[in-house]
Amino acid sequence: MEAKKLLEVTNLNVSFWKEDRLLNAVKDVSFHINHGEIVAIVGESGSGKSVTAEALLGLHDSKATEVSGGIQLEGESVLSDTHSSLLKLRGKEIGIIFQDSMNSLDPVFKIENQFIETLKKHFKMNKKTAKKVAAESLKLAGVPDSDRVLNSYPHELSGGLQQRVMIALTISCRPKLLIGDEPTTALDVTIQYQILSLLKSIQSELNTGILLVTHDFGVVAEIATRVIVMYAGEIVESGKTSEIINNPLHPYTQSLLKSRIPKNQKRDELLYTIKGKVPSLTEMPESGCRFAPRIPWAKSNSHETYPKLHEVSDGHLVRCTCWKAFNFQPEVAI
Ligand SMILES: Nc1ncnc2c1ncn2[C@@H]1O[C@H](COP(=O)(O)OP(=O)(O)OP(=O)(O)O)[C@@H](O)[C@H]1O
Repeated sequence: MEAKKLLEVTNLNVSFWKEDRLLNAVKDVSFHINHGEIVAIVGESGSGKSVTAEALLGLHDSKATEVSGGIQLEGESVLSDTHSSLLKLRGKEIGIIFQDSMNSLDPVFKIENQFIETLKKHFKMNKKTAKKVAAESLKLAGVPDSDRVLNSYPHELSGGLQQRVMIALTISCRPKLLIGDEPTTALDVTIQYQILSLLKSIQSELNTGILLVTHDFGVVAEIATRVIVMYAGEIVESGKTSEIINNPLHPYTQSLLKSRIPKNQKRDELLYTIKGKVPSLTEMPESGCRFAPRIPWAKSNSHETYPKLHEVSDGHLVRCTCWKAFNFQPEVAI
């Protein structure tokens, strides 16, 4: 039986007005997330991950941005919603966790008040019930001594604890979809692992769908069931995490995986780096494979003029045909 789709994004395009030019940042992006599924979007800085995630929440300035395509949450269109209904959706149906929890929590209010305000706003909950929900959510987020934490200001808590509180605050509204935009990047490795375990337990206990935005394939391998690889505003490869990690086909995915620091890296071992950088929005080519300039040794006829996503096996999609002719060049290692 096919799992029920929680989120369905179809042909999403996001462009920004810069003076009199419309610059495209996200092109024709389509994907879905089922209830209780963890999907990761991975790519280098500037590949369009955050712009995609922000579009789901209507976070872009509508005067400076053109957004088109379809975004449906449980079959209901989000994109065509009015600004006020988007605001209601934000936080209640779709929660977001950012990298920098210190800035997300309000420094002048005790944690308890932040829960009360959030729950009052979305559910008109009274103080007593809100406090109960806050304590339950903190417990779910693995926060010990919830009474002390509720009575604290954010600066009185460690970075890892603040991130847990932020997650507890987000899940206190029981959103159906949780977006984590680099939720572990600012944390040290041990805490990173704990936060990823926490996201996994939220997904299994509350059946929350999770969209994880990350540049780190280690995070993807740890937690996601499916992965979407983005480059220069486009999806270049997607599929089950095990398939993408064990059988990456697009040269960009292969490069990303090869440039990871392996757990047992020897000190004098060479680490692969991808030469060049993601094109800026003003440099984005009109046609051709967007990754071609970074693999100049691959023959030009191995690329498609208008690269499409091809399904190479069940659920495994790869853009362009260049992967068929791609071989790593040893001289690009440093
Ligand atoms: N509000 C904006 N106005 C103009 N350009 C923008 C805006 N927001 C993002 N961009 C551009 O869109 C492109 C994609 O940015 P995005 O933030 O989605 O990248 P990312 O993959 O999330 O990388 P990072 O991890 O660095 O945030 C970049 O070229 C960025 O400069």
